[in-house]
Amino acid sequence: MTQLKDPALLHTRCYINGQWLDADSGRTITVSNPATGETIGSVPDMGAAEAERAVAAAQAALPAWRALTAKQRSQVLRRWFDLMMESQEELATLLTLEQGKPLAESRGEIAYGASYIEWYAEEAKRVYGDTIPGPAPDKRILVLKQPVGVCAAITPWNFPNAMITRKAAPALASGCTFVIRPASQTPFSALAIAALAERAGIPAGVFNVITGSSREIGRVLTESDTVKKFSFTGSTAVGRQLQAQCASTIKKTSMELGGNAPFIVFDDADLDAAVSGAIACKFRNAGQTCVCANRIYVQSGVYDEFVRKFAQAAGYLKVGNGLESGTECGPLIDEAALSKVEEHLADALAHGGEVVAGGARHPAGKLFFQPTVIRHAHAGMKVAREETFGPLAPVFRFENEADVLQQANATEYGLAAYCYTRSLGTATRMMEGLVYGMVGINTGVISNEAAPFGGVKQSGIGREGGKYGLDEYLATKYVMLAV
Ligand SMILES: O=CCCC(=O)O
Repeated sequence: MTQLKDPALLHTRCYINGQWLDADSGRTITVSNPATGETIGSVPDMGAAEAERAVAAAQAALPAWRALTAKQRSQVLRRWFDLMMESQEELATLLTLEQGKPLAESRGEIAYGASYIEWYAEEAKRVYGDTIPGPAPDKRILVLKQPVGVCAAITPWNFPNAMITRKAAPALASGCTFVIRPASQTPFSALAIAALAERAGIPAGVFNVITGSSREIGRVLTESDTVKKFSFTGSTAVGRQLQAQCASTIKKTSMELGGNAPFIVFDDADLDAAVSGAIACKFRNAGQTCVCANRIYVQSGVYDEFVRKFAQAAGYLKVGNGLESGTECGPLIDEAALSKVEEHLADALAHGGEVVAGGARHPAGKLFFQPTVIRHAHAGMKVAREETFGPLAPVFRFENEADVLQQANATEYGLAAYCYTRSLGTATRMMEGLVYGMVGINTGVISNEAAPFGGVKQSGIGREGGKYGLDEYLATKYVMLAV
């Protein structure tokens, strides 16, 4: 790990109750760089016992943290944000080493992740309740917003920083304490966030990071009666299982799950803007983003021109190790992710699809795949039904609004959708008709800390970001006051 200027940000132990700890068993998990296959280091392989202790630490820390004034919590969070931005370069390097995304994207993710801490540091001071006219002259109705208590989360490898901060920041801002189990592929970013939390003066037990067995730790975090709120970002299949486990204690949950985003281009769209929007939306993080375009629908009148320009732009993307300057597309996270891309590609070709860019593994390394574009995509292909989560872009043809709306909504997912058109009428009908939690009109980039991120249908429950994200960590109490 010679690349880090601040080696103290590289922690190989978990952070529980303000202490850096090994697993009881002494077992560890090896973490490797997906671009090179080289070992970066190892982290503790903890289980149920350590998870119970992390939850107990969060519970013990709760009364004092909750009792701080909103302004005091806000100041601590603001320090955490400042420290994160001061360490942006180191954190980005660490992120690229363990996750693979290009360094420029990692820098962007650190700023994006930190922006949630900044936003909620400010919002901590605006946890407003209500007063409501009472039903009688001597009655008043008060509505209080109080922290739900101990919160826990499981986060994915595709955004090792931002998926943690956008849960932890609103939790801590509202007066809750927090236990996070990051993905085993990308634990170092989480531990670095903990190191900065410690430096910022976040008290012991308020923010805890535990690495190890997803099954054992996940069971404790979802079934513990002490944990009052559980938040997960990951696949719909795993989210369904965790949601079922949370049912045993009727826990408050947020689930940010899979997507199958349609990206729609109408005949009247600014075609160059649509092409660059589609490139950004499809190929960022090598297509491994829950809001990445999965199905690109282009109207007949511009289909051929769009495909030509889009394929050309995809072909120009520089594939390679994310630490090398100019890299635009890094590796996939593991062999299973690569195999899924190959499976979807083979299925599309078997059903009449035609490769117009890429179409094979990339020589940069074992986990690299060429940015790939297929034309003549149709509803009978796996790419129409399943999230590929890789650099494969199928382009479908459509004739009119009703046709594309029907195709775009024909999925159990409902996370993000995109539409390019110059017509206000079309834009309005699409933003209202797309059954999705988030819609981008004439943009392929929608993520922002001030906005409510989340899905409908089997893409999830709850919202992260903005004022909506704070509510997820608050309990509403109503008081009938007789005076
Ligand atoms: O993959 C999930 C999160 C993506 C984002 O916040 O832009």
